[in-house]
Amino acid sequence: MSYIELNDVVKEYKSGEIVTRANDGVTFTIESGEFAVILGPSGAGKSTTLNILGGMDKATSGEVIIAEKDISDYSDKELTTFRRNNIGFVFQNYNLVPNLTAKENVELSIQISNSDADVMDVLKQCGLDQRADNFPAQLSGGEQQRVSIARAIASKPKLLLADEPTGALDYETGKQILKLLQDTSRNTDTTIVVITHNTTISEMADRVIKIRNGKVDDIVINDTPLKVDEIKW
Ligand SMILES: Nc1ncnc2c1ncn2[C@@H]1O[C@H](COP(=O)(O)OP(=O)(O)OP(=O)(O)O)[C@@H](O)[C@H]1O
Repeated sequence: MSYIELNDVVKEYKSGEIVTRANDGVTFTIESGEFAVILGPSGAGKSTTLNILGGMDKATSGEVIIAEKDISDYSDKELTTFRRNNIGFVFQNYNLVPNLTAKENVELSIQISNSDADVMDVLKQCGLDQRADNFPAQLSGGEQQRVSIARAIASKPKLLLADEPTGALDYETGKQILKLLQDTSRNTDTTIVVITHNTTISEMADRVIKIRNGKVDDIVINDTPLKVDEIKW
């Protein structure tokens, strides 16, 4: 059995009379330890899929199996526990706690997840050892995103989910962030799923899941994924 299995996942959002089918029968698998990319145009249903995968949103129907457990019928309380024990999130807009320093943001994550990670080790790994005592507002976008990745890594998640992690960053900074994510996937056994609309980024992935109109359009397995340094876009 694969680490992740989505089977015929449907997600409908209702507002008044209007129903939007954001996912219209999404089916794919991801193996443990893979670096996977979900690719597709704006509005295709990528964030919806990632949120369902991370237990942040519930599917209307279908199976969402992670580590042999079907989380699609979990209660809200069970989903909270599931997220805390398994998932690290990286958002496009960082979502750091503004009145905590970089170090404190990462420490908070360590405490909540009961992780045995060493905060300074993690900050160093993310190139932030000189920035430990800075507040988010004192950091560049790339540095804030690195804090957000440090925070996710520090909880030692089995699954790390990133929604357009380079969306708000310039080219070089975006590359550094992708390298950090790719290195994390190579050096730990964390499974990583990244959303992007940048087709070039998919060259660095083990698996590319293409989504269009709420459906899986294509799945490509890359036997020789490129290193970030080898990619230009
Ligand atoms: N909470 C919501 N309520 C109503 N409609 C929603 C909600 N969230 C998403 N949608 C709709 O579902 C569809 C898919 O949205 P989703 O955010 O998953 O796409 P996406 O591929 O991630 O797009 P983008 O790249 O622009 O972020 C869109 O038509 C969107 O308007």
